[in-house]
Amino acid sequence: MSSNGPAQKMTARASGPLKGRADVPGDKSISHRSLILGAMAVGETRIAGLLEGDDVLDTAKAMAAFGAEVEHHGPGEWSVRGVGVGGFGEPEQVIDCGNSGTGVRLIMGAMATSPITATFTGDASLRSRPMGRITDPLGLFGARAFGRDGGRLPMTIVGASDPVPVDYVTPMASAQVKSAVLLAGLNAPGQTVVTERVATRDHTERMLRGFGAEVETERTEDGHRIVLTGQPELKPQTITVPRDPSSAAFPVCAAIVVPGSDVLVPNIGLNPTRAGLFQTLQDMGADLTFENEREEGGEPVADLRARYSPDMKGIDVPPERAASMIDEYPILSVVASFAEGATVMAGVHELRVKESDRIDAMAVGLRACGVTVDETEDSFTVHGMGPGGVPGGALAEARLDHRIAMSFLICGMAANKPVTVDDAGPIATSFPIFEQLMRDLGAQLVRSNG
Ligand SMILES: O=C(O)C1=C[C@@H](OP(=O)(O)O)[C@@H](O)[C@H](O)C1
Ligand SMILES: C=C(OP(=O)(O)O)C(=O)O
Repeated sequence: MSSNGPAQKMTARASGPLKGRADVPGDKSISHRSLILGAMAVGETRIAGLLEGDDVLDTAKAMAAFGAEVEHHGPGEWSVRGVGVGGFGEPEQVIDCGNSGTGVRLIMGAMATSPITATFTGDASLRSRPMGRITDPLGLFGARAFGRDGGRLPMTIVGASDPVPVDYVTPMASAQVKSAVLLAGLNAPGQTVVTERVATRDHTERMLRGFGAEVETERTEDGHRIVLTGQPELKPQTITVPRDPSSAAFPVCAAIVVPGSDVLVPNIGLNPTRAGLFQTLQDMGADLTFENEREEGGEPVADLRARYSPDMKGIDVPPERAASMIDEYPILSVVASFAEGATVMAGVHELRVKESDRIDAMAVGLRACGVTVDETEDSFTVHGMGPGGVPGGALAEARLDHRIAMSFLICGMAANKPVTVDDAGPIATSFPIFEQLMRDLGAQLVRSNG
């Protein structure tokens, strides 16, 4: 959605210390799932703290197109009156998921075992991303997919009229693939099994249980096995969405690299399948503390406090941690630029098929900022220049990628010269209040046009 407007150039320059409290928006992964599972339940699900970013708003529209009653009651307050598992109606229009891989892939899963047909599209970024990873397992349920070459959008899915359950091993670490299979399995009779070698974010499993589905998980020799019993009646829920750790990463990392900063980021979801960045920052020597640790709505939550950290050291980030911080590598590579020594990020090939090729986007932009980086197909190494050592002074391409845009703006807040991103528009997909929130902390952000 955001990508259709004119480019919004934005520049970040060094400011005084960043100080105060940063109330980041609701978790994007949990927001999508709240709407989709709400639409598959019987009765009214109430949601508080929904992320009102473009990605999630596109999912809300899609759920209405499949027949759910979706209502907005006030900031973050939504309700969804669901149609039940197998109750989706056929949309009359093409479903436009904008910039959102999660949205399109989970919705394809949710509709693939109903006897309906739907056509999906998205912006230029989403239209370039691979969908075969979803349509391969959906085919095993009996669904058929007709897309562009290479399994790209626009794509039509003809749902299975007589779905069979599936036993599937995910070929890549992907919560989107796992979730698409589980959502499809909801309307297949019997047990659908998904095995993943590396555990990815488990919001779908947790939330399915919350909605009353039978979901068993166990560790096996092959990894992590999830067994879902099909055709449950999902019960509507009252959901409070925790705040997004992937959004919290930006003010946290900004505080770590901007001299004198001290920022509190309250109520952050710290599900262990999402918290890899914070562990990594601590391993590098960041002054990061978790306060008031507690559990809310089945998810661990804490207040994060981040202070300027001039003694950061580069590390080898364990590849097995990749799934738990997959969206955080762009901002980690900025922090790594201000550390002493090399930070090696291995096992990260999935970054090449996100909203942009994130290894290439960060490598090109960081080099333009004067940082030495090396890349292979599957790894990314940043040679840190120490605090105060990053020249900056670059124009970085956002490539329709919110995380790339925010990462380079944070870089500009601590570099010696300002950093400009060619289009900050995509930030609205996941963090629509980023600009105001960072300004309130004291950051200097200037729009050059748009
Ligand atoms: O399931 C989800 O909500 C997500 C899964 C991840 O994608 P992959 O499944 O492609 O790793 C992540 O990058 C994305 O931002 C959100
Ligand atoms: C990869 C991301 O999102 P999606 O796959 O949903 O587009 C992200 O938010 O960093």
